[in-house]
Amino acid sequence: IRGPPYEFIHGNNKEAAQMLMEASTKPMALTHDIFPRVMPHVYSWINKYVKTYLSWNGIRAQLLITDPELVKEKWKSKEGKEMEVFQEFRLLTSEVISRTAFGSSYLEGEKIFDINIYKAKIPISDKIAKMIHDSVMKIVKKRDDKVVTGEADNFGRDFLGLLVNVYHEADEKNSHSIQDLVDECKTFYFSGQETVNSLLAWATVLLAIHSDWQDKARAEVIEVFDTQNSDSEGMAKLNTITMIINETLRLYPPVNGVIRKVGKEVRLGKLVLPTHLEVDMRIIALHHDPDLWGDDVNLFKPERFAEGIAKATKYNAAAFMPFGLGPRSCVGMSFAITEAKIALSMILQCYTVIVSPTYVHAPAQRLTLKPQHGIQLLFHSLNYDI
Ligand code: HEM
Repeated sequence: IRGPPYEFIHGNNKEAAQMLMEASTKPMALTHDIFPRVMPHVYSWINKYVKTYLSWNGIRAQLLITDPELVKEKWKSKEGKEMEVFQEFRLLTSEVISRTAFGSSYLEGEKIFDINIYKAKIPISDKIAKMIHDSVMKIVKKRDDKVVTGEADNFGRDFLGLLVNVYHEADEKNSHSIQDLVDECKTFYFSGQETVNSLLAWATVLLAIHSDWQDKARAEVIEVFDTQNSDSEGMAKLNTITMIINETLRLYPPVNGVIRKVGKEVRLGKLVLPTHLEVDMRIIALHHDPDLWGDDVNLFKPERFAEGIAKATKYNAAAFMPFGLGPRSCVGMSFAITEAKIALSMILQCYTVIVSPTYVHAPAQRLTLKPQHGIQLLFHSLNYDI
């Protein structure tokens, strides 16, 4: 908890978890300044859209199956050579979110948000802000033009199409500026790309280190899909992969914590928090608390999740919250998990993965949890003709 005079009050994680549960029931008192919902009334639709359409059809149809270039073909040329996977996954996740949410292709040069927000050091410079603004405007205009010329009868069925629609239909009560639209696009892009990038990179290095789990996961993928492309029915059967994803999210939560500002005095747990205080809830601290997880808290043990999250957390919802908690929790959760399952399945079908001797383990909090020196791995083809 921070606030004038910026003292830190240390409590234990159980208290923090309790406060967090309470905080999620008092959204009016706590405000969300990092990612304000600029166009709040679109969120119910986003929820539905992301959770259903995008989570399966969007990614599968638009990306991985139709475009083997992204992983299978592309990585073939790097076989046996050291590969820095954090950067590879950056390209993959940028492409996924660009195509599914914005109908554009990252790799084909429409790099709408092609800035590294970490390098750019928030707050971003005026020049970068203008670049983003101009790129979004360009694709919005393209969609407008198509409707005006009769080439299309709507602004598009993806996330951007929805926003453009809301922007045009807004009445006096719900009016939005083009800047609002750009801001929503930024939120969606960064929360959708950086996070999955982090999850995939940490999951892959953990599989490379723990070859027993890599073998188990591969056996499962081959049993479910053989060497074929994944499908929605099979996705639900990937129990080992799900356990591995959960354990990765526990040890290396891409989003380390959530921050709220106290908008109105509120009681949380034993504390009465005055207005303007900042509450910083460290997800990573909860995920690494031996009181919540046991003495082996720092070990990679996917079997913790063998019987689901509720059992693993002993029914304490705040002990495992990689996607946040309560009304502002992640709208892209199932999108992210589906994307990760597809990508990991494909990798396991094609390659064995081992850690390169040059890899230095150095996770660092840079907005999301990133490897400071990258993740260098070696991929050896399994020689299936996929
Ligand atoms: C492993 C991947 C992901 C992780 C760990 C993650 C984590 C989170 C967390 C912890 C929050 C809550 C932040 C808070 O309470 O302050 C959040 C919110 C959000 N996430 Fe994700 N996220 C992931 C993937 C995605 C994806 C793929 C998308 C979009 C396609 C997305 C879109 C959003 C949005 C729009 C919000 C804000 C929701 C709101 O304002 O109510 N996230 N995410």
